[in-house]
Amino acid sequence: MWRRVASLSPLVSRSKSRLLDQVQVANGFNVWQVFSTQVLNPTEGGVSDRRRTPLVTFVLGGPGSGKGTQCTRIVETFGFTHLSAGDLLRKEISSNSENGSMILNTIREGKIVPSEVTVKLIQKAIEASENDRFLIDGFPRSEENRIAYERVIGAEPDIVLFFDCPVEEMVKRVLNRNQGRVDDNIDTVKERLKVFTELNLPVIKYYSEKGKLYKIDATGSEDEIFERVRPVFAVLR
Ligand SMILES: Nc1ncnc2c1ncn2[C@@H]1O[C@H](COP(=O)(O)OP(=O)(O)OP(=O)(O)O)[C@@H](O)[C@H]1O
Ligand SMILES: O=c1ccn([C@@H]2O[C@H](COP(=O)(O)O)[C@@H](O)[C@H]2O)c(=O)[nH]1
Ligand SMILES: [Mg+2]
Repeated sequence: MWRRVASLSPLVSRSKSRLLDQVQVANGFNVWQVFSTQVLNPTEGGVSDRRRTPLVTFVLGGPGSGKGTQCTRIVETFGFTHLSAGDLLRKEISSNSENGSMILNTIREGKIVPSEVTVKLIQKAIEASENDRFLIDGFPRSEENRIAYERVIGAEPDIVLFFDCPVEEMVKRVLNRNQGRVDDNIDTVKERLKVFTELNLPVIKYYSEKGKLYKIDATGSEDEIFERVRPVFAVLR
């Protein structure tokens, strides 16, 4: 059951489901507390409406499906902060962190970096930002990633975009990218596609069943694709 952009109901019921999400989280650090300006009024026993919690969109799709390209457009038009999980991991490699060589080897093999490493980087980036709208690009890549994020961050995403692109087009785009990435070669791309099918697709299915998924046809020009993305966010303005 894929949600097409014509139906925008998940956005309308966002704040209600967010409250439920928070109540249902039993343990783990809740990053939303960092942002919350919620004030309990003991005399009235209520919650003031000065509550401000981040709006999170997961941006999913196979290698080369155009996630990063479209995130740039969403940032320009709708003022989100773009957090690419892959970029956060590549930064760890170039800053010579203790996990650097493990991350480099994992990326080179097209496999998935352990959840605790990636979730910590995402959590740090959210906390360091003044913004309250985030695009988390290329994460979660597995059900294990998703569960770790929800445990640590203490909430589900509000929106999930899935860029749906034919395999031949994704391979063509990756091999033409020319940005010096260690994983932009045919062997690693084959492995990434396998990981996408086996581990990413179950996450996409999970959010589809929860009614949070917006499936975007990722073929055509960048402009054409952005016009398919625009209605998802236009109602937020
Ligand atoms: N609609 C499009 N038509 C043709 N090329 C595109 C289109 N969108 C993006 N590209 C190009 O395809 C390549 C891959 O795009 P992009 O980096 O946005 O994909 P991605 O989904 O973020 O990939 P990855 O998961 O590997 O990071 C880039 O060189 C980009 O310029
Ligand atoms: O959550 C994540 C995100 C990325 N990786 C690893 O990085 C590469 C490149 O990711 P891009 O999103 O394509 O930039 C990916 O193939 C994984 O090896 C990860 O492990 N976890
Ligand atoms: Mg990318």
